[in-house]
Amino acid sequence: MGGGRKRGRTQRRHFKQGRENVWKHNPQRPPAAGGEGAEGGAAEGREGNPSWQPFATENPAFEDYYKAQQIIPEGEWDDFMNMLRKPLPATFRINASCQFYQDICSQLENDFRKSLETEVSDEHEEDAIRPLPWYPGNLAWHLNFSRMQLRRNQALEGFHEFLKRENEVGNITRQEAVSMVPPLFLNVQPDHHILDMCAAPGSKTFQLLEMIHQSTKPGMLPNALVVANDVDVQRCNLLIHQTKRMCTANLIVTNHEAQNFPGCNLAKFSSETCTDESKLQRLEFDRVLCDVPCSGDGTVRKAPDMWRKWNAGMGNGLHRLQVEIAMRGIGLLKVGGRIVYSTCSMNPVENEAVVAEILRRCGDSVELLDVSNELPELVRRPGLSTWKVRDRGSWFGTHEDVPRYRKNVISPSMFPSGKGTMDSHVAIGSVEINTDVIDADMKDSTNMVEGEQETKTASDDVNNGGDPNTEETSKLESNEVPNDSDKKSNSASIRTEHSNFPLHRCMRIVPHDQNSGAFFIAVLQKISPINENQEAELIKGEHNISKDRAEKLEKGLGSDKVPHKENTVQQQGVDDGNVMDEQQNGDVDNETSNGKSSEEAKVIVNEAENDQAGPRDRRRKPQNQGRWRGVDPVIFFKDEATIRSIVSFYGIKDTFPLEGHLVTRNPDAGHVKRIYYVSKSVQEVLELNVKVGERLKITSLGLKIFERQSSKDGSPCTFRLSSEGLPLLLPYITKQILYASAIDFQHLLQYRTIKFPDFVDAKFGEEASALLPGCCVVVLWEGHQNIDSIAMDPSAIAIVCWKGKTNLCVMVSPLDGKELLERICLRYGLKIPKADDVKPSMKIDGSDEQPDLSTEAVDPEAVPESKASDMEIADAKEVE
Ligand SMILES: C[S@@+](CC[C@H](N)C(=O)[O-])C[C@H]1O[C@@H](n2cnc3c(N)ncnc32)[C@H](O)[C@@H]1O
Repeated sequence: MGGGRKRGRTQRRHFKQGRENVWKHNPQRPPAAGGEGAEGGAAEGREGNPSWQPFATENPAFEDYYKAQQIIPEGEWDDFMNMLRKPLPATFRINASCQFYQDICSQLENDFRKSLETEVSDEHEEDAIRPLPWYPGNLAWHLNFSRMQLRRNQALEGFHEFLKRENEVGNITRQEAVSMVPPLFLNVQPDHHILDMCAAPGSKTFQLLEMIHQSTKPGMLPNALVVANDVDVQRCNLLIHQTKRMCTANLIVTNHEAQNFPGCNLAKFSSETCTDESKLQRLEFDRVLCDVPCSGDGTVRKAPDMWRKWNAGMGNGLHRLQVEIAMRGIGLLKVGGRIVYSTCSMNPVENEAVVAEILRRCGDSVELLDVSNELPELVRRPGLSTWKVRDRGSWFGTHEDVPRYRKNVISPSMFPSGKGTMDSHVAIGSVEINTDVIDADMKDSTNMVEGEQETKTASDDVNNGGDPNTEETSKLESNEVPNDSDKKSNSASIRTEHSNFPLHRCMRIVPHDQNSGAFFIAVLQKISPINENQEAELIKGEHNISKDRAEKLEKGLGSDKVPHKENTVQQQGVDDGNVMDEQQNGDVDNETSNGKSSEEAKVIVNEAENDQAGPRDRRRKPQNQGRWRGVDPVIFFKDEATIRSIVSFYGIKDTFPLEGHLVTRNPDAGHVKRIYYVSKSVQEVLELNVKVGERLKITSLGLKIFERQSSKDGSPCTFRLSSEGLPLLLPYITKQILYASAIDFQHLLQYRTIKFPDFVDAKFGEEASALLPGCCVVVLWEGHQNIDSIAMDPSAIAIVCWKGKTNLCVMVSPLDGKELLERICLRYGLKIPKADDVKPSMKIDGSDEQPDLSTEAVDPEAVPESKASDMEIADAKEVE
């Protein structure tokens, strides 16, 4: 029963951009002859529209680069390339915390698995759909159809509809198989604080939420917290849309540069600052997911445009940012905690080189874990220990060989030994993607390949096997010292280094091992605090803060506790206290001084409540609205009178904790429109955030639980229940609640408004008419022994309704209603009504008489926004 929203323009734009990446119209080229060829996805494009030309699934520079890097043994090269040219099979995951989890599992096993058998076209595959063997609990499924086949094949239409609908309501998530791997290696527990540093569009965030909610009983909240961050405001909105499908009060969405993610630390147990030591003093995490921005060439099966775009500079240009993000993640990680670094790139400069640099910077404080005994059924290959760097058409095996004028661009950390790292810090000061590198290589990728064919590659076994621990750092693989012209062209003749870090513990997932995309994953554990010298290094490198602070740390003067008042916003009624000056003050400066912040801060958040305020209201808003311009502040909702009226109207048991758990985004208490529920873990972070001067830029949080409802019916309560929050509140509601038979429940969903005498069960109609006017809950009792315990049953089905003068009206979005209708019909063996029979305002006797809307007087503003029902957002969400 996740919530839903109308798709915004932003989401449509993202979707269109996504589509751009699939097929392009090429008016210059005549339609290709023939039917479906071996080009897989490329050939599929011809089925529907012959004027749509497939991308050429080749790029000599790509092959040249990865052959030289020996990411795949020579004997497997053809298999590897052939697989890259095939379309990616679709995959999805069942949300084990959704109430229809069992129903969906059985539908897949007993219905679709058999009915789709005949549609399998791949001679190597027996099953039409099958669970991914490595995903725990058979929750993830692989289809032997590509996304294109799903869209085009008539026989698959029903199944495709099923996938779209279940994805939209949050019962399943369509996600690339390899993208599901990183969260599994986090070993998440229900009480963990987790940071997802680069989270949009949110498939892994959703997976993390599934993990923390999976074993939670109805009405209970896990103690966990997920902070999902992304620098891109528009992608943040996709993330918000995605996670709205989950009933969770444990999520905070933030909008920061991950490498500058603010620290929220109060002076450590200072009695002046905080008397209650049980309160959260420091925002740090048990788990960090660092799924960094990358060149993305592992997604080429899904995004064929990559063939055309790819160049070696893409990876080089991202390396530094990736290191900075990972280092910030380690800074925010608790001692003993795990961080997973991942990319969907195959490039060692973005993968092993980044991991090696982390290990180099952190010394004994961080360990690269051997996770070979975790998920044993997942086929993976060891990380590389040797690689080289390509820049402007030349190969370099060591930083020493890089021409002087390129030394600041091609940093030592890109090489296996990392030698010369100290020099690079001068250049690292501010983190930027070096477009110069990318541009240069764009030219290279088109100009240099033919003239510089590399005919020979070094031996295969160096990269993928061997025990790197036995190797010396910067051991040279070739004794030949090339002259300048050799160096430029021949990858085999250059000196290459070998890392002595155990990089074989990193995991490479390659497409031809299990018919997937490519992915890179490294699991690291923080063994001890990063020492002060390392921290100083880190700060110098990452945050560009004042030199004297870094020097102070280097000299071992410890943490600087001088508060930077100019960077903290004094909150009315909040004792800002003695805020520990962390590097985040530097971050805050960055955010506000680099010209980015004002743009960044223009967050258009779906939850933003200023939509309800007219010009007069806006003027009334207090000056101090929060730390971040354009983002509504998070305000604890403390209006006692309103809370009392809600509690009394719905008979909410006093075991349901409300105090400190209700927040709004509207500082004007008299005009609050939506109230959100937050878990204790979120509540604590919010309190801490206020104390440190609102360093977190929070774009979304919590679970919408109550919404303002004006009505002419004279309801004593001005707030109705939100469908999103109902599963959480249901076990605690004692008034305004009705229990319906399957047939009456079905009719309610089918006709949406039913007059009291028209219910099949007359007693139900009478009970409905006896309720107080206003919002109520209807629970399906069929299939349950004892009415009193239904609400505690995870499979209980309930909907929010409105009791008017003459009838009961459903307040569930049409899409949720349709989905629910089909689910109950399947569960209770009822006939699924045809689409034409599901008319929102038809009487059950079949006449088209409209319900008396004037008597209902439901505030149109309060009717739930309908969920998007077409394909656009479902596809957009599939983005890795
Ligand atoms: C590989 S995608 C993340 C995919 C996501 N983890 C998921 O599973 O849906 C990388 C994300 O990093 C974001 N990003 C790029 N630079 C960033 C930065 N400096 N800080 C935070 N996020 C960044 C991009 O906007 C993009 O959404």
